[in-house]
Amino acid sequence: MAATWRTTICQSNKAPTKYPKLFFATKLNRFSSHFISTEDAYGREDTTPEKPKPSVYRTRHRGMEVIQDPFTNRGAAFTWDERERLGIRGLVPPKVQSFDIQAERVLSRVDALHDPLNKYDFLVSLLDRNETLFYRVLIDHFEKIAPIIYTPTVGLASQKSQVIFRRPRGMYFSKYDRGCMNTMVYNWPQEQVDVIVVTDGSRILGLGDLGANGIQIPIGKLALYVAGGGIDPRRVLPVVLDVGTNNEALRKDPWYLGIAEPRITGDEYFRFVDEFMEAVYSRWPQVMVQFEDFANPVAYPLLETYRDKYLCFNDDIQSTGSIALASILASLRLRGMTNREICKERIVCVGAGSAGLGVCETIIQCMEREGLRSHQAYRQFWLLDDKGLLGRGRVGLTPTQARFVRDDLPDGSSLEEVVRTVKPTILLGLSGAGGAFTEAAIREMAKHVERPVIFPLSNPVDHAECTASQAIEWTGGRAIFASGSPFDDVEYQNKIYPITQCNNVYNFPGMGLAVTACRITHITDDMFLAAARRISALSADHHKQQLFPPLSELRNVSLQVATAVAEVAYEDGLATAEPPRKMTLHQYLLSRMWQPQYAPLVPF
Ligand SMILES: O=C([O-])CC(=O)C(=O)O
Ligand SMILES: [Mg+2]
Repeated sequence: MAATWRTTICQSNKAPTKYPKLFFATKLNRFSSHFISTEDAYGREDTTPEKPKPSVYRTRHRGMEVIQDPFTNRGAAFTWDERERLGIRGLVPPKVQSFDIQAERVLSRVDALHDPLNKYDFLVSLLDRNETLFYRVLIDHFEKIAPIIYTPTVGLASQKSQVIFRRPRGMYFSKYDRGCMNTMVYNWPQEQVDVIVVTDGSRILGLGDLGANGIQIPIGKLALYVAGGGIDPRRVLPVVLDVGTNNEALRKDPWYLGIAEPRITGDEYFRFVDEFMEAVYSRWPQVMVQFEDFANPVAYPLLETYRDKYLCFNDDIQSTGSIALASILASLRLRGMTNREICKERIVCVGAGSAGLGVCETIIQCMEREGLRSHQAYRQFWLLDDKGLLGRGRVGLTPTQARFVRDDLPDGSSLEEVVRTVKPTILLGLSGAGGAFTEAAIREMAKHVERPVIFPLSNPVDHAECTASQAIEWTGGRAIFASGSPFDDVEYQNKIYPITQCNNVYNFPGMGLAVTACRITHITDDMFLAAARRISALSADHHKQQLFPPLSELRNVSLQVATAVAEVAYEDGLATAEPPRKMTLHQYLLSRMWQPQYAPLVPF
């Protein structure tokens, strides 16, 4: 077929816009039967729930524009049809390379690079050139690629953002943009945005204040929304709110790309965020906003201010809480216990910032559902920050922290002292303080429980409270272990211990899928609880010795999470889209997942 009409064009020797009428009509007719034109300002397909999946991709671009747009570019894989009709004959190498070979080539380049930052740089530049190929490789080789574009390498990329900068991605709102945000949002080229991930850079992973460099985190998270949750890559927007930085080294760095001034605080800060939220929702009333890596003093107030007003959630508080709960529920199964027995766990948590509090509050919600009164549930927790146990007499606590204050041990007690007295069954690390789980503390814990549950959840790897091999070794191989960043499997006394990653990536992509596909209007704690229960059940079914399925199964896990979330949303009257009658919810969500495929690219 291709050969025949290639000849036709060669003979006609005309620019694509002047194709012979007959030919043009024939080609378009071939597509028009299953194509509904719902293009955005760029002539790109819109895929709202009620529309069939696009079987072609239409573009207004011609010639070099097609190659320069990462959504339409296919590198050496443009078919002859596309080369002729879009005016790119001669602009790409003559051989039509297959998608498979392209992916193989990308992977071999990644393997040939040794420095993680170089791998990151290579992959982000691929994302800038050819989104479809980038996502194909990410999805097919998730366990290899995710640690490069996500934790741990994204942490390094954030620290070095000013050094590796090539071209902007996402939007920056700085303190000098106050009063202009309502118009600025229209500078973003996409008509539709489904998901925004926003940070103010104040607590990037466990690395502290990285100011505007924090943009790398929303970029990484949104890549996982696409890869894991099947969110359309044209409809995601990474954002950094640059309100200054208190990181002096960055402020002094002449290459730093953000505002080199101290952060604005207090009312001034909250008014700034307010202007941003209003601007975003005035342009995209249905967008979901994920707050990411905001320092604790502002993370909770922002969530409380906006959770009922807008479609939003805080990833570090709510998704990390949900996935940590899922790990605990899965660990109960591994220990031969039921979900109800979560109420008996004695939980020591090192870290009392947004992630630590979010995790503990989520576990408390679950304990309440399983029958404990609120005050009884709080009694099962001992929280420590950099000053030790949160005990009576401690000053300067936020209202959420104050709920966890203990009076059975002195304020400031060390981890070892707490472990000796409390004999915890679960040890959580959300402190960002690498090595905070000392050998003495873990050995002490292992004296009192058969299967100590040890979850150092801080990111990136250097900031984990202990390593996988330490936990396995110090407990004589009895630990049930999961970490926030990936660790290699551990060999101990001739046995291999597979290591589970307990990261919120199991959670947020599925949330995004449910929200966008079912047009959910508000995100509730019950949705995160349902997600946790579903994830923990998956692990028991398929991977008896591991807490969760491997990350290579993320798309399926996300689909399960989305189904669990959507079920709650429909039950609670918070979902407004009606899936087609002939489909189950699961089938509908699956049908809504974007796939990295080269659908035929045709001109308008
Ligand atoms: O980004 C991650 O790997 C998980 C996360 O939200 C954090 O550590 O802040
Ligand atoms: Mg985070």
